[in-house]
Amino acid sequence: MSVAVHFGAGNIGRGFVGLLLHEAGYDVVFSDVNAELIDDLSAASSYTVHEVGQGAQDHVVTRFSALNSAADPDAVVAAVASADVVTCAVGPNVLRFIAPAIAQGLTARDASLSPVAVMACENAINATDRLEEFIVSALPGGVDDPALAKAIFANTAVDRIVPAQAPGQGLDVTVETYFEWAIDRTPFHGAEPTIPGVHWVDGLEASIERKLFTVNTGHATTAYHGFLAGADKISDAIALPAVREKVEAVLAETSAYLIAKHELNAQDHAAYVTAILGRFENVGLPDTVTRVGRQPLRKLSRDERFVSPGAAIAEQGTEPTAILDAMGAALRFDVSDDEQSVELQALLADASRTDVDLATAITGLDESHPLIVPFVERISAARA
Ligand SMILES: NC(=O)C1=CN([C@@H]2O[C@H](COP(=O)(O)OP(=O)(O)OC[C@H]3O[C@@H](n4cnc5c(N)ncnc54)[C@H](O)[C@@H]3O)[C@@H](O)[C@H]2O)C=CC1
Ligand SMILES: O=P(O)(O)OC[C@H]1O[C@](O)(CO)[C@@H](O)[C@@H]1O
Repeated sequence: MSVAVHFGAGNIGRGFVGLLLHEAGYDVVFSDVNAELIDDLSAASSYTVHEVGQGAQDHVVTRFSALNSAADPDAVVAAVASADVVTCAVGPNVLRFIAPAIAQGLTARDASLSPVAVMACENAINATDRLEEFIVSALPGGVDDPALAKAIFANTAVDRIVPAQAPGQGLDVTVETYFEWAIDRTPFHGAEPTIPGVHWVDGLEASIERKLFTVNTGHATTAYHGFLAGADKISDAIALPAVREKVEAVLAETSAYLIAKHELNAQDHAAYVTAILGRFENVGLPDTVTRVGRQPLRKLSRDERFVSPGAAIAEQGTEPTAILDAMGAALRFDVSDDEQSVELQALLADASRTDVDLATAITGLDESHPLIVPFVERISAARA
Protein backbone atom coordinates (compact mmCIF):
# COMPACT_ATOMS: atom_id res chain seq x y z
CA MET A 1 0.00 0.00 0.00
CA SER A 2 1.39 3.41 -1.00
CA VAL A 3 0.44 6.41 1.08
CA ALA A 4 0.28 10.09 0.15
CA VAL A 5 -0.11 12.79 2.78
CA HIS A 6 -1.76 15.87 1.32
CA PHE A 7 -1.89 19.17 3.26
CA GLY A 8 -4.94 21.30 2.41
CA ALA A 9 -8.17 19.43 1.70
CA GLY A 10 -9.73 22.39 -0.11
CA ASN A 11 -10.68 22.85 -3.74
CA ILE A 12 -7.42 21.83 -5.40
CA GLY A 13 -6.67 19.30 -2.66
CA ARG A 14 -9.85 17.29 -3.09
CA GLY A 15 -10.70 18.25 -6.68
CA PHE A 16 -7.32 17.74 -8.31
CA VAL A 17 -4.23 16.56 -6.39
CA GLY A 18 -6.12 14.16 -4.09
CA LEU A 19 -8.02 12.77 -7.07
CA LEU A 20 -4.91 12.09 -9.16
CA LEU A 21 -3.10 10.52 -6.22
CA HIS A 22 -6.13 8.32 -5.52
CA GLU A 23 -6.32 7.27 -9.17
CA ALA A 24 -2.58 6.51 -9.02
CA GLY A 25 -3.33 3.95 -6.30
CA TYR A 26 -2.31 5.94 -3.22
CA ASP A 27 -4.25 5.91 0.02
CA VAL A 28 -4.57 9.64 0.62
CA VAL A 29 -4.27 11.14 4.11
CA PHE A 30 -5.71 14.66 4.03
CA SER A 31 -4.36 17.06 6.64
CA ASP A 32 -6.14 20.35 7.23
CA VAL A 33 -6.81 22.92 9.98
CA ASN A 34 -10.52 23.16 9.14
CA ALA A 35 -12.06 20.97 11.86
CA GLU A 36 -15.47 20.67 10.20
CA LEU A 37 -13.93 19.60 6.91
CA ILE A 38 -11.73 17.02 8.63
CA ASP A 39 -14.72 15.64 10.57
CA ASP A 40 -16.72 15.36 7.34
CA LEU A 41 -13.86 13.61 5.54
CA SER A 42 -13.33 11.24 8.47
CA ALA A 43 -17.01 10.32 8.47
CA ALA A 44 -17.18 9.76 4.69
CA SER A 45 -16.05 6.76 2.67
CA SER A 46 -16.14 8.58 -0.67
CA TYR A 47 -16.67 11.90 -2.42
CA THR A 48 -17.24 12.73 -6.06
CA VAL A 49 -15.35 15.09 -8.34
CA HIS A 50 -17.86 16.42 -10.90
CA GLU A 51 -16.34 17.76 -14.10
CA VAL A 52 -18.17 20.40 -16.14
CA GLY A 53 -17.51 21.12 -19.80
CA GLN A 54 -16.91 19.05 -22.90
CA GLY A 55 -16.30 15.35 -22.17
CA ALA A 56 -17.17 15.80 -18.50
CA GLN A 57 -17.16 12.75 -16.24
CA ASP A 58 -17.66 12.07 -12.54
CA HIS A 59 -14.78 10.55 -10.55
CA VAL A 60 -15.29 8.89 -7.17
CA VAL A 61 -12.49 9.17 -4.61
CA THR A 62 -12.25 6.49 -1.91
CA ARG A 63 -9.56 5.07 0.43
CA PHE A 64 -8.79 8.37 2.15
CA SER A 65 -8.48 9.40 5.77
CA ALA A 66 -8.24 12.81 7.41
CA LEU A 67 -6.16 14.40 10.16
CA ASN A 68 -6.66 17.70 11.94
CA SER A 69 -3.17 19.18 11.89
CA ALA A 70 -4.09 21.82 14.51
CA ALA A 71 -5.59 19.35 16.99
CA ASP A 72 -3.45 16.28 16.31
CA PRO A 73 -0.03 17.39 15.04
CA ASP A 74 1.67 14.18 16.25
CA ALA A 75 -0.52 12.08 13.96
CA VAL A 76 0.49 14.27 11.01
CA VAL A 77 4.16 13.90 11.87
CA ALA A 78 3.73 10.11 12.08
CA ALA A 79 1.91 10.06 8.72
CA VAL A 80 4.69 12.04 7.04
CA ALA A 81 7.32 9.74 8.61
CA SER A 82 6.01 6.73 6.71
CA ALA A 83 4.50 8.34 3.58
CA ASP A 84 5.65 7.73 0.01
CA VAL A 85 4.50 11.13 -1.21
CA VAL A 86 3.81 14.46 0.54
CA THR A 87 1.92 17.17 -1.35
CA CYS A 88 0.21 20.41 -0.38
CA ALA A 89 -2.24 22.96 -1.77
CA VAL A 90 -2.65 25.38 1.11
CA GLY A 91 -1.71 28.70 -0.50
CA PRO A 92 1.84 30.09 -0.84
CA ASN A 93 1.54 32.11 2.40
CA VAL A 94 0.74 28.97 4.42
CA LEU A 95 3.82 26.94 3.44
CA ARG A 96 5.71 28.20 6.51
CA PHE A 97 3.00 26.78 8.79
CA ILE A 98 3.03 23.23 7.42
CA ALA A 99 6.83 22.99 7.21
CA PRO A 100 7.49 22.12 10.90
CA ALA A 101 5.30 18.98 10.75
CA ILE A 102 7.10 17.84 7.60
CA ALA A 103 10.48 18.55 9.20
CA GLN A 104 9.54 16.51 12.28
CA GLY A 105 8.16 13.73 10.08
CA LEU A 106 11.45 13.55 8.17
CA THR A 107 13.40 13.46 11.43
CA ALA A 108 11.23 10.59 12.68
CA ARG A 109 11.42 8.73 9.35
CA ASP A 110 13.37 5.47 9.26
CA ALA A 111 16.47 6.19 7.16
CA SER A 112 16.14 2.77 5.50
CA LEU A 113 12.90 3.84 3.75
CA SER A 114 13.01 5.23 0.22
CA PRO A 115 13.03 9.04 0.21
CA VAL A 116 9.57 10.60 0.31
CA ALA A 117 8.65 12.78 -2.68
CA VAL A 118 7.72 16.28 -1.44
CA MET A 119 5.85 18.40 -3.98
CA ALA A 120 4.09 21.72 -3.31
CA CYS A 121 1.10 22.30 -5.60
CA GLU A 122 0.63 26.06 -5.30
CA ASN A 123 0.32 28.91 -7.79
CA ALA A 124 3.81 30.20 -7.17
CA ILE A 125 7.19 29.92 -8.83
CA ASN A 126 9.38 27.29 -7.12
CA ALA A 127 6.85 26.70 -4.35
CA THR A 128 8.56 23.44 -3.34
CA ASP A 129 11.87 25.27 -2.98
CA ARG A 130 10.14 27.76 -0.69
CA LEU A 131 8.63 24.90 1.33
CA GLU A 132 12.04 23.25 1.55
CA GLU A 133 13.53 26.49 2.90
CA PHE A 134 10.93 26.56 5.67
CA ILE A 135 11.61 22.87 6.40
CA VAL A 136 15.35 23.57 6.60
CA SER A 137 14.62 26.42 9.06
CA ALA A 138 12.59 24.00 11.20
CA LEU A 139 15.30 21.31 11.32
CA PRO A 140 17.79 21.50 14.20
CA GLY A 141 20.74 20.97 11.85
CA GLY A 142 19.52 23.39 9.16
CA VAL A 143 20.90 22.64 5.68
CA ASP A 144 23.22 20.01 7.15
CA ASP A 145 20.45 18.10 8.93
CA PRO A 146 20.51 14.39 7.97
CA ALA A 147 16.69 14.37 7.76
CA LEU A 148 16.90 16.23 4.43
CA ALA A 149 18.36 13.16 2.74
CA LYS A 150 15.10 11.31 3.47
CA ALA A 151 13.15 13.47 1.00
CA ILE A 152 13.27 14.41 -2.65
CA PHE A 153 11.93 17.92 -3.29
CA ALA A 154 10.44 18.61 -6.71
CA ASN A 155 8.82 21.80 -8.01
CA THR A 156 5.46 21.47 -9.71
CA ALA A 157 2.91 23.54 -11.62
CA VAL A 158 -0.78 22.75 -11.16
CA ASP A 159 -3.47 23.92 -13.50
CA ARG A 160 -7.15 23.17 -13.08
CA ILE A 161 -9.87 25.70 -12.39
CA VAL A 162 -11.65 24.66 -9.22
CA PRO A 163 -14.14 27.35 -8.21
CA ALA A 164 -15.52 27.98 -4.73
CA GLN A 165 -17.97 25.16 -4.08
CA ALA A 166 -21.70 25.75 -3.75
CA PRO A 167 -22.98 25.39 -0.19
CA GLY A 168 -24.73 22.09 0.45
CA GLN A 169 -22.69 19.90 -1.85
CA GLY A 170 -20.71 18.42 1.02
CA LEU A 171 -17.32 17.05 0.10
CA ASP A 172 -18.07 16.80 -3.61
CA VAL A 173 -16.10 19.15 -5.84
CA THR A 174 -17.08 20.72 -9.16
CA VAL A 175 -14.12 21.24 -11.50
CA GLU A 176 -13.39 21.94 -15.15
CA THR A 177 -12.44 18.94 -17.30
CA TYR A 178 -9.01 20.35 -18.15
CA PHE A 179 -6.02 19.71 -15.93
CA GLU A 180 -2.26 19.83 -16.11
CA TRP A 181 0.14 18.80 -13.35
CA ALA A 182 3.73 19.36 -14.45
CA ILE A 183 6.48 18.10 -12.15
CA ASP A 184 10.23 18.56 -12.47
CA ARG A 185 11.61 15.06 -12.87
CA THR A 186 15.27 15.96 -12.50
CA PRO A 187 15.52 15.61 -8.67
CA PHE A 188 14.30 11.97 -8.92
CA HIS A 189 17.13 10.76 -11.17
CA GLY A 190 14.82 8.26 -12.86
CA ALA A 191 12.97 7.12 -9.72
CA GLU A 192 9.95 9.43 -9.96
CA PRO A 193 6.67 8.18 -8.45
CA THR A 194 4.09 6.70 -10.82
CA ILE A 195 1.20 9.17 -11.07
CA PRO A 196 -0.81 8.79 -14.30
CA GLY A 197 -1.82 12.17 -15.66
CA VAL A 198 1.34 13.90 -14.48
CA HIS A 199 3.43 15.63 -17.11
CA TRP A 200 7.09 15.09 -16.14
CA VAL A 201 9.42 17.84 -17.34
CA ASP A 202 13.17 18.42 -17.22
CA GLY A 203 13.31 21.64 -15.20
CA LEU A 204 10.15 23.52 -14.36
CA GLU A 205 10.94 27.15 -15.15
CA ALA A 206 9.46 27.21 -18.65
CA SER A 207 6.32 25.25 -17.64
CA ILE A 208 5.53 27.29 -14.55
CA GLU A 209 6.17 30.65 -16.23
CA ARG A 210 4.12 29.65 -19.28
CA LYS A 211 1.27 28.61 -16.98
CA LEU A 212 1.46 31.40 -14.40
CA PHE A 213 1.93 34.25 -16.91
CA THR A 214 -0.79 32.97 -19.23
CA VAL A 215 -3.53 31.22 -17.22
CA ASN A 216 -3.08 33.16 -14.01
CA THR A 217 -2.17 36.56 -15.50
CA GLY A 218 -5.09 36.23 -17.93
CA HIS A 219 -7.50 34.97 -15.26
CA ALA A 220 -6.62 37.71 -12.78
CA THR A 221 -6.91 40.34 -15.54
CA THR A 222 -10.38 39.01 -16.36
CA ALA A 223 -11.27 39.18 -12.67
CA TYR A 224 -10.03 42.74 -12.03
CA HIS A 225 -11.40 44.32 -15.20
CA GLY A 226 -14.56 42.19 -14.86
CA PHE A 227 -15.03 43.41 -11.28
CA LEU A 228 -14.78 47.02 -12.43
CA ALA A 229 -17.28 46.31 -15.20
CA GLY A 230 -19.76 44.94 -12.65
CA ALA A 231 -19.54 41.27 -13.69
CA ASP A 232 -20.02 38.58 -11.06
CA LYS A 233 -18.99 35.44 -12.93
CA ILE A 234 -15.73 35.01 -14.84
CA SER A 235 -17.64 33.70 -17.87
CA ASP A 236 -19.76 36.90 -17.85
CA ALA A 237 -16.63 39.05 -17.51
CA ILE A 238 -14.79 37.49 -20.44
CA ALA A 239 -17.98 37.79 -22.56
CA LEU A 240 -17.77 41.58 -22.26
CA PRO A 241 -15.91 42.86 -25.37
CA ALA A 242 -14.10 45.59 -23.39
CA VAL A 243 -12.83 43.09 -20.82
CA ARG A 244 -11.83 40.54 -23.44
CA GLU A 245 -9.87 43.17 -25.33
CA LYS A 246 -7.89 43.97 -22.18
CA VAL A 247 -7.24 40.31 -21.43
CA GLU A 248 -6.07 39.69 -25.00
CA ALA A 249 -3.78 42.73 -24.77
CA VAL A 250 -2.21 41.43 -21.55
CA LEU A 251 -1.74 37.98 -23.05
CA ALA A 252 -0.15 39.52 -26.16
CA GLU A 253 2.45 41.12 -23.86
CA THR A 254 3.14 37.98 -21.83
CA SER A 255 3.11 35.82 -24.98
CA ALA A 256 5.83 37.87 -26.65
CA TYR A 257 7.88 37.71 -23.46
CA LEU A 258 7.41 33.95 -22.96
CA ILE A 259 8.03 33.03 -26.61
CA ALA A 260 11.31 34.96 -26.62
CA LYS A 261 12.51 33.83 -23.20
CA HIS A 262 11.69 30.14 -23.49
CA GLU A 263 11.98 29.82 -27.28
CA LEU A 264 8.38 28.61 -27.52
CA ASN A 265 6.78 27.80 -30.85
CA ALA A 266 4.63 30.87 -31.56
CA GLN A 267 1.79 28.90 -33.18
CA ASP A 268 1.65 26.36 -30.37
CA HIS A 269 1.62 29.15 -27.82
CA ALA A 270 -1.18 30.97 -29.67
CA ALA A 271 -3.22 27.75 -29.55
CA TYR A 272 -2.49 27.47 -25.80
CA VAL A 273 -3.76 31.04 -25.25
CA THR A 274 -6.91 30.36 -27.28
CA ALA A 275 -7.61 27.20 -25.27
CA ILE A 276 -7.19 29.11 -22.02
CA LEU A 277 -9.59 31.85 -23.08
CA GLY A 278 -12.04 29.04 -23.86
CA ARG A 279 -11.64 27.76 -20.29
CA PHE A 280 -12.52 31.22 -18.91
CA GLU A 281 -15.63 31.20 -21.13
CA ASN A 282 -16.95 27.95 -19.58
CA VAL A 283 -20.46 28.99 -18.50
CA GLY A 284 -20.91 25.69 -16.66
CA LEU A 285 -18.21 26.69 -14.18
CA PRO A 286 -19.68 28.76 -11.32
CA ASP A 287 -16.51 30.81 -10.88
CA THR A 288 -16.55 34.41 -9.67
CA VAL A 289 -14.39 37.49 -10.18
CA THR A 290 -14.01 37.77 -6.40
CA ARG A 291 -12.50 34.27 -6.08
CA VAL A 292 -10.14 34.67 -9.02
CA GLY A 293 -9.12 38.17 -7.89
CA ARG A 294 -8.61 37.07 -4.28
CA GLN A 295 -5.55 38.24 -2.33
CA PRO A 296 -4.61 41.18 -4.63
CA LEU A 297 -1.48 42.06 -2.64
CA ARG A 298 -0.07 38.57 -3.26
CA LYS A 299 -0.96 38.85 -6.94
CA LEU A 300 0.73 42.28 -7.21
CA SER A 301 3.93 41.12 -5.46
CA ARG A 302 7.39 40.84 -7.02
CA ASP A 303 7.53 37.21 -8.19
CA GLU A 304 3.90 36.98 -9.22
CA ARG A 305 1.79 36.98 -12.38
CA PHE A 306 1.91 40.73 -13.14
CA VAL A 307 5.14 42.18 -11.75
CA SER A 308 7.40 39.30 -12.74
CA PRO A 309 6.68 39.49 -16.50
CA GLY A 310 5.94 43.24 -16.36
CA ALA A 311 9.26 44.07 -14.74
CA ALA A 312 11.18 41.92 -17.22
CA ILE A 313 9.43 43.53 -20.20
CA ALA A 314 10.10 47.01 -18.80
CA GLU A 315 13.77 46.13 -18.27
CA GLN A 316 13.91 45.22 -21.97
CA GLY A 317 12.84 48.78 -22.80
CA THR A 318 9.12 48.31 -23.53
CA GLU A 319 6.35 49.62 -21.30
CA PRO A 320 3.86 46.76 -20.67
CA THR A 321 0.80 49.01 -20.85
CA ALA A 322 -1.83 46.29 -20.68
CA ILE A 323 -0.19 44.59 -17.68
CA LEU A 324 0.05 47.99 -15.96
CA ASP A 325 -3.63 48.65 -16.69
CA ALA A 326 -4.52 45.29 -15.15
CA MET A 327 -2.43 46.21 -12.10
CA GLY A 328 -4.31 49.51 -11.99
CA ALA A 329 -7.60 47.60 -12.05
CA ALA A 330 -6.32 45.34 -9.24
CA LEU A 331 -5.85 48.47 -7.12
CA ARG A 332 -9.60 49.06 -7.41
CA PHE A 333 -10.54 45.53 -6.32
CA ASP A 334 -12.54 46.55 -3.26
CA VAL A 335 -14.05 43.43 -1.70
CA SER A 336 -14.97 43.68 1.97
CA ASP A 337 -14.51 39.99 2.84
CA ASP A 338 -11.08 39.71 1.21
CA GLU A 339 -8.49 40.61 3.88
CA GLN A 340 -5.85 41.67 1.37
CA SER A 341 -8.32 43.80 -0.56
CA VAL A 342 -9.20 45.61 2.68
CA GLU A 343 -5.49 46.02 3.46
CA LEU A 344 -4.81 47.34 -0.04
CA GLN A 345 -7.64 49.87 0.16
CA ALA A 346 -6.35 51.00 3.57
CA LEU A 347 -2.86 51.47 2.10
CA LEU A 348 -4.24 53.54 -0.76
CA ALA A 349 -6.26 55.66 1.67
CA ASP A 350 -3.26 56.32 3.94
CA ALA A 351 -2.36 59.95 3.23
CA SER A 352 1.00 59.56 4.98
CA ARG A 353 2.24 57.24 2.20
CA THR A 354 3.44 58.72 -1.09
CA ASP A 355 2.50 57.13 -4.40
CA VAL A 356 6.12 56.08 -4.94
CA ASP A 357 6.34 54.60 -1.47
CA LEU A 358 3.22 52.53 -2.16
CA ALA A 359 4.42 51.45 -5.61
CA THR A 360 7.68 50.07 -4.21
CA ALA A 361 6.01 48.50 -1.17
CA ILE A 362 3.36 46.72 -3.26
CA THR A 363 5.65 45.49 -6.06
CA GLY A 364 8.88 44.95 -4.14
CA LEU A 365 10.72 46.85 -6.89
CA ASP A 366 13.30 49.61 -6.33
CA GLU A 367 12.24 53.18 -6.95
CA SER A 368 14.58 53.31 -9.95
CA HIS A 369 12.97 50.34 -11.71
CA PRO A 370 11.38 51.29 -15.08
CA LEU A 371 8.02 49.76 -14.05
CA ILE A 372 7.69 52.09 -11.07
CA VAL A 373 6.98 55.41 -12.85
CA PRO A 374 4.06 54.04 -14.91
CA PHE A 375 2.75 52.07 -11.91
CA VAL A 376 2.85 55.25 -9.82
CA GLU A 377 0.57 56.82 -12.46
CA ARG A 378 -1.94 53.98 -11.89
CA ILE A 379 -1.67 54.44 -8.13
CA SER A 380 -2.29 58.20 -8.42
CA ALA A 381 -5.33 57.54 -10.58
CA ALA A 382 -6.69 54.94 -8.15
CA ARG A 383 -6.22 57.32 -5.21
CA ALA A 384 -7.73 60.37 -6.98
N1 LIG B 1 -8.61 26.63 -6.97
C1 LIG B 1 -7.91 26.65 -8.07
O1 LIG B 1 -8.48 26.73 -9.15
C2 LIG B 1 -6.42 26.53 -8.05
C3 LIG B 1 -5.68 26.76 -6.93
N2 LIG B 1 -4.32 26.61 -6.99
C4 LIG B 1 -3.52 26.84 -5.82
O2 LIG B 1 -3.81 25.82 -4.86
C5 LIG B 1 -3.65 26.36 -3.56
C6 LIG B 1 -4.93 26.11 -2.78
O3 LIG B 1 -6.00 26.76 -3.44
P1 LIG B 1 -7.50 26.30 -3.24
O4 LIG B 1 -7.58 24.82 -3.16
O5 LIG B 1 -8.31 27.01 -4.27
O6 LIG B 1 -7.79 26.93 -1.80
P2 LIG B 1 -8.78 26.41 -0.67
O7 LIG B 1 -8.97 27.56 0.24
O8 LIG B 1 -9.98 25.77 -1.28
O9 LIG B 1 -7.94 25.27 0.06
C7 LIG B 1 -6.88 25.53 0.92
C8 LIG B 1 -7.01 24.58 2.11
O10 LIG B 1 -5.84 24.71 2.92
C9 LIG B 1 -6.25 24.60 4.26
N3 LIG B 1 -5.23 25.13 5.15
C10 LIG B 1 -4.99 26.41 5.50
N4 LIG B 1 -3.99 26.48 6.39
C11 LIG B 1 -3.58 25.19 6.60
C12 LIG B 1 -2.57 24.60 7.40
N5 LIG B 1 -1.77 25.35 8.19
N6 LIG B 1 -2.43 23.26 7.38
C13 LIG B 1 -3.22 22.49 6.59
N7 LIG B 1 -4.19 23.00 5.81
C14 LIG B 1 -4.36 24.33 5.81
C15 LIG B 1 -7.57 25.38 4.31
O11 LIG B 1 -8.33 25.06 5.47
C16 LIG B 1 -8.21 24.90 3.02
O12 LIG B 1 -9.01 23.74 3.21
C17 LIG B 1 -3.28 27.83 -3.74
O13 LIG B 1 -1.89 27.97 -3.73
C18 LIG B 1 -3.81 28.16 -5.13
O14 LIG B 1 -3.10 29.22 -5.70
C19 LIG B 1 -3.65 26.22 -8.10
C20 LIG B 1 -4.33 25.97 -9.25
C21 LIG B 1 -5.76 26.11 -9.30
O1 LIG C 1 -5.77 32.84 -7.13
P1 LIG C 1 -4.79 31.80 -6.81
O2 LIG C 1 -4.79 31.42 -5.37
O3 LIG C 1 -3.44 32.05 -7.32
O4 LIG C 1 -5.27 30.44 -7.49
C1 LIG C 1 -6.38 30.27 -8.26
C2 LIG C 1 -6.02 30.42 -9.71
O5 LIG C 1 -5.46 29.24 -10.26
C3 LIG C 1 -6.26 28.74 -11.31
O6 LIG C 1 -6.80 27.57 -10.98
C4 LIG C 1 -5.52 28.47 -12.57
O7 LIG C 1 -4.81 27.27 -12.51
C5 LIG C 1 -7.39 29.72 -11.46
O8 LIG C 1 -8.56 29.16 -11.04
C6 LIG C 1 -7.16 30.83 -10.53
O9 LIG C 1 -6.86 31.96 -11.28
